[in-house]
Amino acid sequence: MFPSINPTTTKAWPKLQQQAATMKQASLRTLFAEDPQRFAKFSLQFEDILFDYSKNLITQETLDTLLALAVESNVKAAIDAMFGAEKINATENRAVLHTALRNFSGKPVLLDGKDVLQDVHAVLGKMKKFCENIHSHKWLGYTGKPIKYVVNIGIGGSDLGPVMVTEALKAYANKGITPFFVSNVDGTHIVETLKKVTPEETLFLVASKTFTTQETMTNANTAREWFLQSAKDPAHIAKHFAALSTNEKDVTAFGIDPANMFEFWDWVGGRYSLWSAIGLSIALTVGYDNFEALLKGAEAVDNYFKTTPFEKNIPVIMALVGLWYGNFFGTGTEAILPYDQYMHRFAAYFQQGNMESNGKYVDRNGHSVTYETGPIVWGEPGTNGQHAFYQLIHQGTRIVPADFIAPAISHNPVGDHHIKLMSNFFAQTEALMNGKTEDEVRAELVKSGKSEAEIKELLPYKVFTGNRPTNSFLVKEITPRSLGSLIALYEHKIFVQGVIWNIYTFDQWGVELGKQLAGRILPELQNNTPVTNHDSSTNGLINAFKQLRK
Ligand SMILES: O=P(O)(O)OC[C@H]1O[C@H](O)[C@@H](O)[C@@H](O)[C@@H]1O
Repeated sequence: MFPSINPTTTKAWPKLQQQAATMKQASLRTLFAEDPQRFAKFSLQFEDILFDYSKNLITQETLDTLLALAVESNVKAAIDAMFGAEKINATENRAVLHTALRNFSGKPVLLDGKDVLQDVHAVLGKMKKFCENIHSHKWLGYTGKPIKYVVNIGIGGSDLGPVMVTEALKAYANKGITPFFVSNVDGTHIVETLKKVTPEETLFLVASKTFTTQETMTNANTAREWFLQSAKDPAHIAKHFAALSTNEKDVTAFGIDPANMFEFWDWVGGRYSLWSAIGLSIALTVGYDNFEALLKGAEAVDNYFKTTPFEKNIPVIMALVGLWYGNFFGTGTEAILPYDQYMHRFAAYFQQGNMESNGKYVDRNGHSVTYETGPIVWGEPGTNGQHAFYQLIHQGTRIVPADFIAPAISHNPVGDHHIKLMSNFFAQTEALMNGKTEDEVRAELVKSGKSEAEIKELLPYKVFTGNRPTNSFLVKEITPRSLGSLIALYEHKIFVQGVIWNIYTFDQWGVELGKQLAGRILPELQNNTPVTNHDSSTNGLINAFKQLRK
């Protein structure tokens, strides 16, 4: 295991504190004016992805110190430990090997002396065959009709990845399959979904790593009952239900034929599982070959991440720039803003990816940290976000570092939509950086014919301070490969930050608590007897609920 270092005890940390005090007064406009090479210096290319981080409040000195922090924090050893199958998820005593799921190198990945790639490729082979059978109509529903609908029933990591990717790659969905995703235990989700599909043409994928998650099992049972109302014979379940899970025992107990179980393993974290059997809905929707292209895009990033010097390593730089604001400017939040309608769930996906991974206050020695860890991550696609919350990003009291992501080529090149979209993409990061000075506002107001009195009154509201940092990702086109790469870049960013913060990125005890508590209250809601065993608020709410339902 790589050594545990409290980041505040590194040499770099106090230097960064000092530098931040200076950089808080710096002007991005000036930094650009002073250095015509700034874009060239602070941008990197990975295949078809251009990563521009020049519009950040950093200098070469900041970057060097941040890189020194990464070195002092043993990021290199941590990368080796993760790829080397060490049990770096120590609180669960597990290795972290989502990278093995997209490893086509042919070289073994040994975990406890066993090559995990053999199992990985066996399951991929099974997924491929399954997709071929569904797509070629060799696999038919119980009345002899082909499968037209796939309903993935899962939540969290067993939902968000497939939802995000099937949406992002909708332009590749040409296999005659319409995917649906049911996650919420609110009956509305499954009821409304079942209205859109038919029992004869639907394949349900029960996606759950543990196969014990309340929401998923409840939805799966409801789907099975609904299916049996038409199909009658439980033998037909075999043609319409498959499981994506690590838990064969409970899959079998549910009534799913183990032949229809697509396995993955405890060394795959839920929020890192779209590359595993959890990705079956993706493969069924866009075709197995495109699924494999997605994996290969991520694999390319894995190799790049492992071997590229930190100063040229995009995930490392993403991590350091994020940490710069979180730890030294006190920003506390980050926005992800894709200028691509198909990527509308990308921010939601990395909201889980980031917040469940690094939303932790206990360090690897069991002590409370004395510094900030994971940010609050959120976002919506541009330009919708512009008309909703960008006001706060431009003129609010807090700094929101933001990632802007856009493809150069649209899958829907209708009229001039794409250049209009892109003009917003470029204009926003430029405006966030430059702001608008008093002089500029004054000149504008004079030009529009305003009187001096009016100008005086309006001026303060129209001034923008600028200096609002952004990263831009310009991708040639969102393809399975480039999307796979983009996701892997973000995954490794989260990893690097977790290492520097000295926390366990791959467990999620905070979520587990919620699961237990809901289970405890459920029996109390099954009768009309008032409860008295909670605090007065919880008692009051539960009893009011019972009263309202009488
Ligand atoms: O796949 P499962 O086991 O149903 O878990 C679903 C989700 O449950 C919890 O919210 C967390 O543990 C998530 O990481 C996980 O993705």
